[in-house]
Amino acid sequence: MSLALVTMSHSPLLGYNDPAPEVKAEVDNAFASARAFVSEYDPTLVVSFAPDHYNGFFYDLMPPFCIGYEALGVGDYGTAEGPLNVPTGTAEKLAEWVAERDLDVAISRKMEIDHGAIQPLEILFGGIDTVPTIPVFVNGVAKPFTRMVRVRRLGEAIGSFLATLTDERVLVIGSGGLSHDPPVPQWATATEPQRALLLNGRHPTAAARDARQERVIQTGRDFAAGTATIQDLAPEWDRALMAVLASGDLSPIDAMNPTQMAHEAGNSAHEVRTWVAAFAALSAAGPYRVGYAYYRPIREYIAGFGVMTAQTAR
Ligand SMILES: O=C(O)CCc1cccc(O)c1O
Ligand SMILES: [Fe+2]
Repeated sequence: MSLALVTMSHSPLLGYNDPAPEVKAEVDNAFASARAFVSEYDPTLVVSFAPDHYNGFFYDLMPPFCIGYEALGVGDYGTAEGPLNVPTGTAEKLAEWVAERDLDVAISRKMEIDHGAIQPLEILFGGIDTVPTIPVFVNGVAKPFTRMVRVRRLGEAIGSFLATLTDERVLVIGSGGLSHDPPVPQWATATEPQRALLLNGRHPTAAARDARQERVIQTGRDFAAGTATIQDLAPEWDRALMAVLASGDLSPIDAMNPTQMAHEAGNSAHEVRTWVAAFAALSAAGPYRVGYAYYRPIREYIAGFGVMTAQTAR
């Protein structure tokens, strides 16, 4: 059984804050390369590991991981709104398989998902319901964070299930990262209105959504101009992580420490958990080989921006 993988940074600022034309062309080329890889592989099932940015998951009930049995895009930053095409029966079997492997995972029969999960689907498939997709939420912004070994084990358990689906061509996606520290409020330092949003900010008014998004867009502009106060990107950290993921030996991931990750690469660097889960899933089907890799720190997007493709080695 073979699996394929695409991991990619996302940024809500794509299309809002464009970098210099040659950088934009590079990113477009990276997306085109990932798209070509996916279209050649022609997946029949996608498992998408993605974080959320307080659009679908809130502090009224914040799981570290959640498998979606049904899902809806919320439509933030102009991304698609409405239902995904989730194969519910397969998602249920996946959650049972994971539970039997001694891992604790939440499930949702109505998962609401934001640009973190939607953007790769739109970039790779041109829509959110073209290929059956099981969304797996991996918390990448809300403390507390599990140890990284749990992320690896979850990915491996999911991959071992996917490897049993011999009639499917499964693509795993990891969305987010790499190093970045966007202005997502932290509970400890949030104002009262921010805390209300973090606690239960579902279905904001259009005006509230616009105000929040405008703040992120403006921070991206300031960051590119050198006047933002957010933590800088960490290209060495990003490249080192990509090298570990490409090596096929994920064991060094277990030693990554959540506090240190945020300190070195920014609070939202925890989104790399989606990459780790995706690579761990791929590894469960046997040795793999990375085909394509792109990286550049892009301040306009507030992201150490990476794209990788990989596939079970033959
Ligand atoms: O809070 C938000 O609305 C999005 C923040 C954000 C900005 C740039 C890259 C990201 O990955 C990200 O999560
Ligand atoms: Fe993000």
